[in-house]
Amino acid sequence: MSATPARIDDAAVLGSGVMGHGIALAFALDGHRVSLYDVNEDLLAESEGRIRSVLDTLVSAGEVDADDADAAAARITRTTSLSDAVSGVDFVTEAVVEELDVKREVFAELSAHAPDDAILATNTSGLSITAVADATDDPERVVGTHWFNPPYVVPLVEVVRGEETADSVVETTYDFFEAMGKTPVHVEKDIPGFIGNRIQMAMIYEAFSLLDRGVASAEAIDRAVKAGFGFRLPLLGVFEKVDHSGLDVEHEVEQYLLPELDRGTESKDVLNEAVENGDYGLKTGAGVYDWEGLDPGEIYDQRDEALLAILDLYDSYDMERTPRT
Ligand SMILES: NC(=O)c1ccc[n+]([C@@H]2O[C@H](COP(=O)([O-])OP(=O)(O)OC[C@H]3O[C@@H](n4cnc5c(N)ncnc54)[C@H](O)[C@@H]3O)[C@@H](O)[C@H]2O)c1
Repeated sequence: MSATPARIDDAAVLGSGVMGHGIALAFALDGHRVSLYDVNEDLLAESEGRIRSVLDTLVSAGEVDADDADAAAARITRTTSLSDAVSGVDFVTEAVVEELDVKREVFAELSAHAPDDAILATNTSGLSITAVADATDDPERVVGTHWFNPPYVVPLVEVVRGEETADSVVETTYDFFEAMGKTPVHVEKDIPGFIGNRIQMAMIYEAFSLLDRGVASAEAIDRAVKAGFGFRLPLLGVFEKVDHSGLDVEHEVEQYLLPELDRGTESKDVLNEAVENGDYGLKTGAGVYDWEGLDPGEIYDQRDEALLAILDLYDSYDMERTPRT
């Protein structure tokens, strides 16, 4: 494998959708020049307005001052040429659609055009990093970097080691995110869904199961999550929580509750039917809830404003106070 870059200056982001434009913004806010690439010229152009709107929210929340916001916007250039996008960059993040064949095609092209020492990261939600890396000539420099939406706010980035990823690539990537003020975590095994999406999926599936069985309304289920165990999650995570409540209690509850949980391997009717009807959620005006007539852009901005207030609390919280295992 070629050397890992000594430092990461310039970055490219492939795909300018929900995650791509947000990741590009996170890099630009950290002072990096970013070239943003998409095959769809209209979506690429639209990303400019979306980034401006996010920057306005960051400025009005006092997170970024107006000059820095303008400077960050100016660091992002846009192109529909992959070879132009990756020319001279140190770090590439792929955020195109979640289809293995498309990602492999993009990585095969990257292999031909990216500088030999550039780190090639995929923001897949849970596809195999190893399978994506195999499409390149140099799988050692491919790493998973799984961000959470909105990426310029949510601290976590999972740094996922593929079977052939070089140690230096994992370390440089982890250090890059840490220096950027994100909260990286190592995922040592390339398993579908990594950490975050496996745990989150267990929750989402059980919630759809409860909804499907008429146990409670969607509103009641969301209320129970937000006001109950979800309220504690940023503070305690999972294992601190069980240590607080007692492993004896956890063990007792598991004996009668585990057999009751929904272990299905197929999506629930309520989800299947919504998808068949084209009700994809906020972006189509209907999903589990009715969003008709509401402006998604405004709702995303309101969400970001509230998440930024949570971020301030999170940043003031000492993560290292947790006893070590
Ligand atoms: N949405 C989330 O909350 C989230 C969170 C974490 C990870 N992810 C992952 O991030 C990736 C992107 O997701 P998204 O939600 O931003 O999707 P999206 O549909 O909003 O954006 C995908 C973009 O990729 C572009 N694209 C498609 N094929 C391309 C190609 N061959 N070359 C260049 N661009 C191409 C599309 O034009 C579109 O702009 C996926 O792998 C997804 O699983 C999504």
